Amino acid sequence: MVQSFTFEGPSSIWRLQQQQRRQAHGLASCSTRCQGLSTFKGVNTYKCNRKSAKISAVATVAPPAEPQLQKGSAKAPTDFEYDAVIIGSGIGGLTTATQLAAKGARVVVLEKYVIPGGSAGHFHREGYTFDVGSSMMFGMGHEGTTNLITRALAAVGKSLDTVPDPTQIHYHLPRSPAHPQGLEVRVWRAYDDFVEELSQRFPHEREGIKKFYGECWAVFNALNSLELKSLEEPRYLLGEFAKHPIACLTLASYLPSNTGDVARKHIKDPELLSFIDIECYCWSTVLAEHTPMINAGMVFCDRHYGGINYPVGGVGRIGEELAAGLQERGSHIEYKANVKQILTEGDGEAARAVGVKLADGRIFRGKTVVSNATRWDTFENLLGDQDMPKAEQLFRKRYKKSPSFLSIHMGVRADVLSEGTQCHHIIVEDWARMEDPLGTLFVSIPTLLDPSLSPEGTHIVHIFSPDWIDNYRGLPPAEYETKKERVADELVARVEAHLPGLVAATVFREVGTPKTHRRFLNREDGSYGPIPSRRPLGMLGMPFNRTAIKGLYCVGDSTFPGQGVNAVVFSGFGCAHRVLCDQGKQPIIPVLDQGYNAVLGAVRDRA
Ligand SMILES: NC(=O)c1ccc[n+]([C@@H]2O[C@H](COP(=O)([O-])OP(=O)(O)OC[C@H]3O[C@@H](n4cnc5c(N)ncnc54)[C@H](O)[C@@H]3O)[C@@H](O)[C@H]2O)c1
Ligand SMILES: CC(C)=CCC/C(C)=C/C=C/C(C)=C/C=C/C(C)=C/C=C/C=C(C)/C=C/C=C(C)/C=C/C=C(\C)CCC=C(C)C
Repeated sequence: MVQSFTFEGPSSIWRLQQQQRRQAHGLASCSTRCQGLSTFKGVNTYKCNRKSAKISAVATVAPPAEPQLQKGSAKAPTDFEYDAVIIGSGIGGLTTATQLAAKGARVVVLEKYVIPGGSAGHFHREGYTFDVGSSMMFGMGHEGTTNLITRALAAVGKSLDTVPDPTQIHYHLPRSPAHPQGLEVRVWRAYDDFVEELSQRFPHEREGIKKFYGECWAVFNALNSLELKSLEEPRYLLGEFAKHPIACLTLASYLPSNTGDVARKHIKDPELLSFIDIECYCWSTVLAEHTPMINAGMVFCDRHYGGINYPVGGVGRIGEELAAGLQERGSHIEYKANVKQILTEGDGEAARAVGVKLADGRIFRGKTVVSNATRWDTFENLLGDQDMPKAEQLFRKRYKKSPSFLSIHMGVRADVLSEGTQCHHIIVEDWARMEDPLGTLFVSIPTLLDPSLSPEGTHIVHIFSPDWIDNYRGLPPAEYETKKERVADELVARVEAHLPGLVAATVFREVGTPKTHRRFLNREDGSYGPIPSRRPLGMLGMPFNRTAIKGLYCVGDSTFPGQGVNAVVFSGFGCAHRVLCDQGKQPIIPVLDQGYNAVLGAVRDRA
């Protein structure tokens, strides 16, 4: 069965022209398959045989596939009270669901779309498997405790084969007097290789570089020694403090810190500080001074410790396997199940979530409701007449919606890539424009790691860049189509400066705008998640999973620790743990619990 993710509208004229061009030129097809990665240590170990591919076949162009319902989807029963009703099958929702199901809870996940995974899903077109969002996966290693995706899968008896990426990112950064050809840095999987390359670019900052990333390791090593569960549960937390006092004190001391402050302690060179900014911006969509140090510790070290690993078959396999594991444990997932309302009983402080109502009128009752929708969607769209709780008003003051992305999914002839091309690239032409809409270009070529994702003789090139929904609102359909293709042409031309021949080698292209993200991911304004609206106190202001409405929990990137698949998996672990405690299925110390959570709330209110 083909699972697909329909992006808004056909890419009309451009695609027709491309199809004609492709039929005229013939589509290159590999006579040999890529060898993938032989070893990953050191430089240029990736071997791709495709660049020597012979043209051996002309592609047959199938019409875009209609979305099809994920295999195994059936109507979930409504005639009893679930232990948990979960809105949305993003990785945050699925982790919560599978963690609960693994402990014997009866769960139903209700997903508006036709496949699991949300922004970490994938869709199929003309022989290509495109990741909806980024193809860069943390948390799929096999050691330590921070390999959360591996652990989430294992909890329901699943695992995925992965391909190790030899680099996390190849940065192509602006020219400067010190780097007249542009600053080129590759973040190698081997930490020492990366530090050496960066130190060669900034020899006078060799010590500062070591000290800054050294502090990141202090954070990561602390995280990587703890069992990762709900930080809203004091019994667990005390246990971890007793077992790992230094690690816990280290983390506690970094909770209020931001990465920019730590970087400036060790580094003075403004160009290197801009490099630290892009190191943060490319996953947090804010600069280092707004990026929590704990998250930076996680990202800047897991890439070397567990490494970046690509799941064979595509990022969407993670959601598919979690969904399968959930169903095998007797719980349910229903697709095309659009939750319109969270049902509550009582008002004000006495309000309690008791279930949800779907667009088709069906009602699912649950002891607990968990929302994997964003906080904006949950509290402004799904809660009907409930007054906005104070904690949520505060959240809206501290955090705003990040921009969404313009995304270009392309199939290209394999011979356009030169040997040694890396999978993930960041392009910034002008530091002053890094944060502007369409200022920073993200490029991923996941077929360098998993050739099965595209027809022989081709690669996938996914170009994306932050952009705002307002730039596409209110346009008549033809104007909207023209605008998105024009913007895509401009971005592709900018990438072509680093990948010569890209336009001519393109055999497939589909463009999604922030409107596409809003429509198919059901995320308010297509946002990538919350970002601080002012300088944050590290992570102290970020809400955990409980909400002001009893029985209602949030999970996903609107909760601690924020954006990122590994981050939302952590949020899922925490959410499930807290739900099990609140349902009396895991032990708590009630007096301690109440007191601790009151203090936690007070700290957050002041953060
Ligand atoms: N490489 C990476 O690290 C990478 C790649 C892809 C995605 N991501 C991350 O994933 C994070 C998002 O994950 P997430 O778990 O928070 O959520 P998500 O947005 O991915 O998934 C939410 C799901 O809930 C569904 N949904 C929303 N409202 C609904 C409703 N009313 N009824 C039924 N279903 C509804 C949506 O259709 C979607 O499938 C992002 O922050 C992004 O950083 C990261
Ligand atoms: C009292 C209290 C509360 C406390 C005490 C102390 C302690 C114990 C503490 C603790 C803490 C903790 C545990 C924490 C945790 C954290 C975590 C887990 C975190 C995580 C994170 C993660 C992240 C952030 C990730 C992210 C990622 C991302 C976002 C990615 C993205 C990507 C992209 C976008 C791609 C790019 C592309 C290209 C380049 C092409």
